[in-house]
Amino acid sequence: MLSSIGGGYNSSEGNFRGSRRGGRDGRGRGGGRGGRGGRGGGDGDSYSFRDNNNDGDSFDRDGGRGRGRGGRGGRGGGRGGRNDQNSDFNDNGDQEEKKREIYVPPDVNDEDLFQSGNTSGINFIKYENIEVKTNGENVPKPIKNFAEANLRPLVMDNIKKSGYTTPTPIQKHSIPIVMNNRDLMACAQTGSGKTAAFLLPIIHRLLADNLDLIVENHVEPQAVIVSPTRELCMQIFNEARKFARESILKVCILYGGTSVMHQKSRIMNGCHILVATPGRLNDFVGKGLVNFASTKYMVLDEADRMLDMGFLPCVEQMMNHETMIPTGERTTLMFSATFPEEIQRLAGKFLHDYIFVAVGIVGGACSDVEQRFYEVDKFKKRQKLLELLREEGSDRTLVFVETKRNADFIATFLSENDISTTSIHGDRLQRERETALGEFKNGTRNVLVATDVAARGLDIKNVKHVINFDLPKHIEEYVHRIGRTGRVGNRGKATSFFDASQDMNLAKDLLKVLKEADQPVPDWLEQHSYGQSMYETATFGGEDVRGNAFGGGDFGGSNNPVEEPNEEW
Ligand SMILES: Nc1ncnc2c1ncn2[C@@H]1O[C@H](COP(=O)(O)OP(=O)(O)OP(=O)(O)O)[C@@H](O)[C@H]1O
Repeated sequence: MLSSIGGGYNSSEGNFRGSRRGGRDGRGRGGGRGGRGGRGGGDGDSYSFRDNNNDGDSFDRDGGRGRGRGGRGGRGGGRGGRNDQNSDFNDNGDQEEKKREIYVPPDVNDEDLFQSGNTSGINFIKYENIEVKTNGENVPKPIKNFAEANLRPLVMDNIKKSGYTTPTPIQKHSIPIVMNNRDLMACAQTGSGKTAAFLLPIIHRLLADNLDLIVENHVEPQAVIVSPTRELCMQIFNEARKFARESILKVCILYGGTSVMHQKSRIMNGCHILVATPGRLNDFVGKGLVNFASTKYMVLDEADRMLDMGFLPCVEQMMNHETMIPTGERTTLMFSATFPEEIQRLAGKFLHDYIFVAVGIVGGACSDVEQRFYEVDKFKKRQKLLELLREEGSDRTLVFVETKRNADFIATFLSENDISTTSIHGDRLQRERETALGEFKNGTRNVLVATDVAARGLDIKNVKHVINFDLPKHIEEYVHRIGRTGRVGNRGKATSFFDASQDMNLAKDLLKVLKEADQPVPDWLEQHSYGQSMYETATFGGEDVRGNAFGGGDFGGSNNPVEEPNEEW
């Protein structure tokens, strides 16, 4: 049985059994060794934990959470890896974990750096019409084109080599703000170029300021960029390498699931720009290998995620570190497509006299994505998924599920039905995660089944279709998930299965997102949302929580508000 399933669901390293064997660490080998309370059966629908998206996916501390959970012998059976209660919040002490982390990820060749990512699509030009709101004191004037930014020639060359001709709205506003060393809270749609919006001016400033690089028995990076998932870190790391190419700047990465020794030897060669997940970063800081005494630029990418309950302690530990340069003397930048108001309030304590920039509707979905909903009972979802993939094709499709286990089940199910599939989630080894992502990116696998570990930030070329097999619990994650398609002016498609027994709490927020993006709203969804009282809905979106006391401006490309009937943007 196993081999027949495994046969259809092989990763390039052999097969999918690595993940079947158990948790991320492969414990529970042999399958079903009565793990965590002996949960089992069915497709794991009940096996849900909110933190599924930051489980160790992101950082070492949480890395423990997934351990021992995933082992299972075969479809539908009882399963469980080792029940290791203590491992749930295991910071550093787990020797087994340390021993296991021998994975050394391959480097991306310098020339290949310029091949990754999406090229701009037909609706790129519509960025011009989007309304931009800024708020704060003395907001620097936005640039109209890259030439106006006065970036160093080397940076300009790398921009050209990347195929960028015109800055996106968030780049037009952020580049001068960062070049003026102002703090920034920036909110712009998925796939609208936020990464370059902070990387370009930081790289420019580091080159212009040419500060001494401190490498003693520790390193002092001059810019630190923190993001919630390992794969996103790798992407930002490679983007930073790309824009800093042929400069003296050394760009380094620290993230969990990989060899500490390897990362240590890399950073000890010197590090101007450090891209990291917060757990591994704190690990290095705790060991005295990294400190923040020279860190002029602190960036939180996916900032609302970094500041929510899961990550906040880690971020606070970093921000409150004795070597951290105080606010007002460093430049702190926060970027996301979603910025709930309560998180904005919290963010304020890490910022000084900051500028708020909102491109379009804060927390809004990218309107280049066609959004479709089906009301599907949970027991009929698999069949519906299969139908959909058979009717509409499965090429370059990303399927989101709620739980790690269900990711395995659905991937196996699709493979058995001759749809070439792989999966990514926090119970897979880091090597497996990167292989899965690589195979999806290069087209070896048509479908990638993922938990929320792949919801944010990942810029995968030409994703055609995002399917929410399970809807997320929070509207922000919905916005990020569907934003894996329809990037930089390309069109995309998202289909979601709404199960009234599970998803009612999301109905009102979904309605709002659909209306704001000019998408059709099914009658049944509207009716479900009536039953949901206001207080149950998230306070996503909104405006700068400080109000409009600064006389900041609106810099719309036109005077139109963002409603553009029948237009994709
Ligand atoms: N000015 C530009 N011209 C053309 N392409 C661009 C430009 N800026 C960025 N891109 C490309 O757009 C894609 C999306 O950019 P990026 O990943 O930075 O988006 P994002 O806003 O951070 O999205 P998300 O919210 O999903 O993290 C990338 O492939 C990037 O290379």
